[in-house]
Amino acid sequence: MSQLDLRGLVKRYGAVTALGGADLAVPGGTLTAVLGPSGCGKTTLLRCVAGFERLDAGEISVDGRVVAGPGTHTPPERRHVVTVPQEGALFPHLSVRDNVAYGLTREERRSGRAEEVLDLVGLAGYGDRMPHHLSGGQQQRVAVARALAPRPSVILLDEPFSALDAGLRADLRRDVRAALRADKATGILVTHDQNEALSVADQVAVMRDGRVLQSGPPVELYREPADPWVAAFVGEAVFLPATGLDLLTPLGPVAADRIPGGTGELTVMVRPEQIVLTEGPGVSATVTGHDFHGHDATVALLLADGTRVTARVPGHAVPVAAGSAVSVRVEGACRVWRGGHLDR
Ligand SMILES: Nc1ncnc2c1ncn2[C@@H]1O[C@H](COP(=O)(O)OP(=O)(O)OP(=O)(O)O)[C@@H](O)[C@H]1O
Repeated sequence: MSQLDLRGLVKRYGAVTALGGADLAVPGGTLTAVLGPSGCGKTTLLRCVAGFERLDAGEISVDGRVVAGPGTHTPPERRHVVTVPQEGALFPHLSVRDNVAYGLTREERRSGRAEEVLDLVGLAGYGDRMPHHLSGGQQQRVAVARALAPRPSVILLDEPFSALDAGLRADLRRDVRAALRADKATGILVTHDQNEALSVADQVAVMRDGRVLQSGPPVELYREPADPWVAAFVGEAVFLPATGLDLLTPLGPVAADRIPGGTGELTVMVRPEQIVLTEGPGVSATVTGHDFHGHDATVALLLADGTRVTARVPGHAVPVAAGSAVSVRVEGACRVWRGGHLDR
């Protein structure tokens, strides 16, 4: 049984259907990142789990207990679910320790739980400080410590790193992930950031139009997206037509773990990093430009048949002068669907 089970959640605001039958299961002690375009229902999903919104249909169970469903709506304070908002929302007049200990029983306070969770988020020794003496990143750490302190059944993180700059964000998400893991907490993280979702979560759920299209471990989602839309949403994707059992594409024959049955055109999805510039045998291509990103670079290629594709190569492999003739081939297994790629 999962720690959090969402079944067929429907939530409407007048004529707008914010959730149109969303399903998701979050196993205990794991973090699920919910990813999706603006307006797909991520915040509504969190608000329904927290109990701030009433469902129109569906059922939510926390720890095996139905907290929302037909005839049931457990109020937020009785769900054992806490939310960490985008910006910490700490009490400004309370010290860091008192902020963290706010919801704890006298016994829990005496047991040193506040110090324990401050230590987990990397703020040991900060208990006596006031919130306005902390940086934005430190305030978010306090907010996470405060959420962990009462050992809730589920922690909801609503874009908790979005107000921070990139470097700080990477450090904080790694530390928050470690803190949740050390405390065996169960969480949902809403994010717009594909890299964040793939790097931090045990499971990624991709939402679109109020439904969860696919959920699974990050590697599975990236390598085996359910459909071309998910493929393009969780990373960059090159779609190519393919023919025959050897999956002949404009980039040459490619490998696949599975070719769907049936008839009709085949579409292959290749990740740009699978397209390798080689001195060995391959398909002839002309470099038309590149974008250098430091650790890697994207190289725009024009193939002999007029197809344009983008390869991702290590940063040390560029510059490759525009106009250069190169050979390319595809490495690793590709994803294949039935249907023409141009109608995607
Ligand atoms: N209180 C409300 N009243 C009316 N419509 C709402 C309300 N809250 C959300 N919506 C609508 O429901 C849909 C889903 O909104 P939601 O905020 O859950 O999306 P989101 O995925 O969190 O978006 P974002 O990534 O932009 O925060 C949107 O069309 C939104 O306009």
